[in-house]
Amino acid sequence: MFSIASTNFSVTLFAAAALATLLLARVIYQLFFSPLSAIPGPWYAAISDLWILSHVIRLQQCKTVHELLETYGPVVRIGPNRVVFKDLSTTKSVYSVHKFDKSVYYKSLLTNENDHAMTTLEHAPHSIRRKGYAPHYTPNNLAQFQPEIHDFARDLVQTLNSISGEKSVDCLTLFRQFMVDVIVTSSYGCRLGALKKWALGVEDALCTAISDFPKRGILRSVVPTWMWNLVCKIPNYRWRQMCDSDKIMAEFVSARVYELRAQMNAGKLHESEKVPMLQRLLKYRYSSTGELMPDTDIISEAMGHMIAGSDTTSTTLSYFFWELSRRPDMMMKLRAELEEVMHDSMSVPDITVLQSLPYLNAFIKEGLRIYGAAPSLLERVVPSHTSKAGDVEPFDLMGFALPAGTVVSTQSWSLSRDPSVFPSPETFLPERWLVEDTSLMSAHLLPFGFGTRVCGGQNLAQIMLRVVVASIVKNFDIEAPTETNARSMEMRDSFVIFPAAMSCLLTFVPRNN
Ligand code: HEM
Repeated sequence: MFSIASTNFSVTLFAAAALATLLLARVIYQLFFSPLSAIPGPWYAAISDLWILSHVIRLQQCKTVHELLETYGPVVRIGPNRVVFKDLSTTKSVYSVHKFDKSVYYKSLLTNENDHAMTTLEHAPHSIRRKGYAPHYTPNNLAQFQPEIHDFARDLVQTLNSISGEKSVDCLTLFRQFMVDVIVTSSYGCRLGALKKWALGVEDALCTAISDFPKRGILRSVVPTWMWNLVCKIPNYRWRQMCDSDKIMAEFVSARVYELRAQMNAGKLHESEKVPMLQRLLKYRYSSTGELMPDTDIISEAMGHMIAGSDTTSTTLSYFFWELSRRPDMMMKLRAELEEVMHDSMSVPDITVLQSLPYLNAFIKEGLRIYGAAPSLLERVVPSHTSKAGDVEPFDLMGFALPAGTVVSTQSWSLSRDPSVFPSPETFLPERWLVEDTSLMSAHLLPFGFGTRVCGGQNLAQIMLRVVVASIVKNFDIEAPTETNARSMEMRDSFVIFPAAMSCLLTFVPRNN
């Protein structure tokens, strides 16, 4: 009896010792023998991904990485296989010249269990996809949708007028509804009426699904499939709605695809200058196969754009107005400029006029510098490269040799807070953009990413930021209730940023009151 117990004890002890030796060997390898061991960074980050993961879970990755770059210099190892950098020419090299593929992180953003442009990791298939949707977002094409965009801006002002400054509204929700209306109209050629529903207190299932989708994505990526299928059965309405957010969006988009296809087949769609994105995709042929883009790809692509375009723009707008609620000086300067071009407060000038206003442009740039909605690490993977002599060569990243498979990235959060480029980087100062030569600052301002994977909808975002700022500033004074303060608005990040309180309550008081 005694000897069996003692044998069990010895086996356990041996297993524990073997495990400890293995772990120790791994730690020693990561610290001293890994090809990345020469790269500066905290030792605890080099031995395991758990440390950086803990900051991801705390929704503080951007700030943590920023502090590391400030402490250790422009290249830092943040995990056994992860390296971050802050350097413009390396940014060009990784994202534009060498066009590294994306890391698997992006797969957590799949829609309808399928790829869209943002989640297509490899360069070649991505480029085929991008060609399908890119013509939709050219400035000339977007200009066709200005009448609708101006209608929505009028709806926004009227909705806020009807509240008459009597209660505060959550800007994240307000601007999401607004952006979903804009994207649905320009992508599918129909009107959703999400903003009007919000004004009436009626929930819009599509908007709720768009807002739920990122939370679903995070959960889906950490929970194994069998457990996910189980937890989705929990009989709670709100929970089920979150679990089904992908399905709800897919059903909405599929219905539009089938409607439009039926109209096309019946010869009811006439050639016109204004073509919704979906109509383009339905006619698009993949250059690799010559085949029409399959419905599943069209559906996931269009879903991807709704997700990529709505919460990003609404978060940045919310932070803009929070900033304006504290800065009457900026409010006055914006108004003075708008008075010259916007004689009727319900009528937004043409985008070319808004784009010519120096202070408005400076405000938008400064706003994107501090409150760009996706300032996080944009992960790419070092490809394997063989020299002419047939040797496998590492990638030279600022003097460090990185083997194939290393995950490298930079973040616009840090580039746009470089004190040598932006003195007092945490100060919101539109005037910094009103100097003659802004080229160095502009090169460091990358809120939409860089290179071949740069934001596909950035032109639309730039239009919407100007249209909404002009409409609101012209018509309202903005006040922050006590619950909206520096603490509640502190930025958290999970690829995109959001306020710590998960809401941004502001009061819009009509100016004629
Ligand atoms: C302030 C608003 C916005 C910000 C800050 C923003 C930021 C970004 C960033 C940083 C990326 C690059 C991600 C990467 O390299 O991994 C991206 C990609 C993308 N964004 Fe935006 N975005 C905004 C608005 C929009 C809008 C309005 C749309 C369209 C309705 C849109 C559609 C897309 C698409 C389709 C991609 C994937 C591009 C591709 O890989 O081909 N975004 N966005």
